[in-house]
Amino acid sequence: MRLSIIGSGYVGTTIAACFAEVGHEVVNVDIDEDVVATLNSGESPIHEPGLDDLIEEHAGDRLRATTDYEAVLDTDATFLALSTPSTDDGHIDLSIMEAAAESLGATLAEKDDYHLVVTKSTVVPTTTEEVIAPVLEEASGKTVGEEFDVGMNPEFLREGSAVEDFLDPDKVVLGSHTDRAAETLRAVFDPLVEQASDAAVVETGIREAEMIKYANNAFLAAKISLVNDLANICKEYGVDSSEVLDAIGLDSRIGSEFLGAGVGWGGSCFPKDVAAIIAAARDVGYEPAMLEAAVAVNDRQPVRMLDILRDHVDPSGARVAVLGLAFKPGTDDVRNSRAIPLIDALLDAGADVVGYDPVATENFRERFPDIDYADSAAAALDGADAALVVTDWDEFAALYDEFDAMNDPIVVDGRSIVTRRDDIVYESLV
Ligand SMILES: NC(=O)c1ccc[n+]([C@@H]2O[C@H](COP(=O)([O-])OP(=O)(O)OC[C@H]3O[C@@H](n4cnc5c(N)ncnc54)[C@H](O)[C@@H]3O)[C@@H](O)[C@H]2O)c1
Ligand SMILES: O=c1ccn([C@@H]2O[C@H](COP(=O)(O)OP(=O)(O)O[C@H]3O[C@H](CO)[C@@H](O)[C@H](O)[C@H]3O)[C@@H](O)[C@H]2O)c(=O)[nH]1
Repeated sequence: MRLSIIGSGYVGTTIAACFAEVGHEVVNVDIDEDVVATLNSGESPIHEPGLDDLIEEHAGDRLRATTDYEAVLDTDATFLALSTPSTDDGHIDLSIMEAAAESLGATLAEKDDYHLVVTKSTVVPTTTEEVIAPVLEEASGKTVGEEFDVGMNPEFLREGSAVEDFLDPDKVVLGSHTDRAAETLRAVFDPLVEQASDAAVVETGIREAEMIKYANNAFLAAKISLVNDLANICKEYGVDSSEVLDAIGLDSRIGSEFLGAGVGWGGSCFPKDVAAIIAAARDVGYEPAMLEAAVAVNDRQPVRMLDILRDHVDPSGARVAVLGLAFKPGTDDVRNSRAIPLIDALLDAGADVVGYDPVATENFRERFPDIDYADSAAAALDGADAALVVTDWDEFAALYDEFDAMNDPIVVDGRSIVTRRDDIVYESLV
């Protein structure tokens, strides 16, 4: 099939390359000329394992990029993979989606045959039908359900394993309201599902598809917060939380994944999506107490980490190495990284901060241009008074002798990853 993907960020680029990999002809439309040029030169605009290889293989053949929406006219279906950030009060900000839908609608006015527009972005229930569809109708002069359809296909890939997650998903959720839209969506995903190891296909309504995405993310974020609550209790009682969590994970009703206790969840999705569904719930008069608690626990974890640091050293004037700036290992994405509240608090306390990350330094520098950055973990630790481990990059697990270059080593480990040494002050957050 011929597919157009509007937005070529973390999701748009990944799904475009993967759709090309399973045999579709794909065009990415993005307003960012640099992103388009990078893709057309056969390179990935983002750091994501396996993505470079796919783009190198398919660019110029089944995959191309453009800033021109007209490219949509030669395709059968369009996926909207645009950012849906938060407003200051946590509500979903749909302005980017609406602007793209308007450009798309204006282009679809020129299309003679049927088209399907699929929301791939994470949007609160009713957005596709009540916000996106009317914008498309107004701009195209066409009617949804007649000349074109809308659908919703939430994305569950994780950064750092995006290609693998997309090509081999647990489930594919297809939200639609007409037989024609359902058939088109099936035709898009059939080749992917056929090559995946065991992907369930869930066919559902549009607002159900929208809500499944929030329920998925809210559940996972709340699971981590519950784990952090329990691990904090363990720490207070001198109980080894990893043994407790490993044991509860053996109960198949609980499961062993997403039991990683520590400094909490960050990233481009969990914080904004939990905030958006809380705000959406309040809009209809419902107070989601569990989700509010999940956020409260998450906000407290970096504060607890600094309290532990203060038990050993006064941050004022101390040189503090922050190991890990990406929100999780395997990505250069720093959106809502736990390093951000930690470094803000360290700077407020008068600390001299040096950051290190294997791949995310340049992105982090845009947010914190004035702290020091080191080229390696060893260089960050050299002469530091304390170290905070924020991201669970594998290379931090291998650190050992490097701590000897610190002044009286104090290590506070937010991800319980560093090999514990008895001859230095080592504190795990949980
Ligand atoms: N990042 C993830 O891991 C992930 C996973 C699942 C779902 N999601 C959801 O997918 C959506 C996209 O997230 P992302 O992380 O890929 O966003 P992103 O910010 O990385 O990418 C968005 C892209 O859209 C482009 N863009 C902006 N306005 C445009 C316009 N009018 N026309 C064309 N292009 C335009 C930007 O230049 C950018 O390249 C969000 O709703 C997010 O919640 C993200
Ligand atoms: O046991 C765990 C697992 C994760 N995290 C943290 O949780 C955050 C999110 O991690 P992860 O879910 O692995 O990465 P994301 O790329 O943010 O993926 C989430 O958000 C995406 C965007 O919506 C969804 O598509 C994915 O299914 C969902 O896992 C990170 O800060 C992790 O450090 C923990 O603290 N403990």
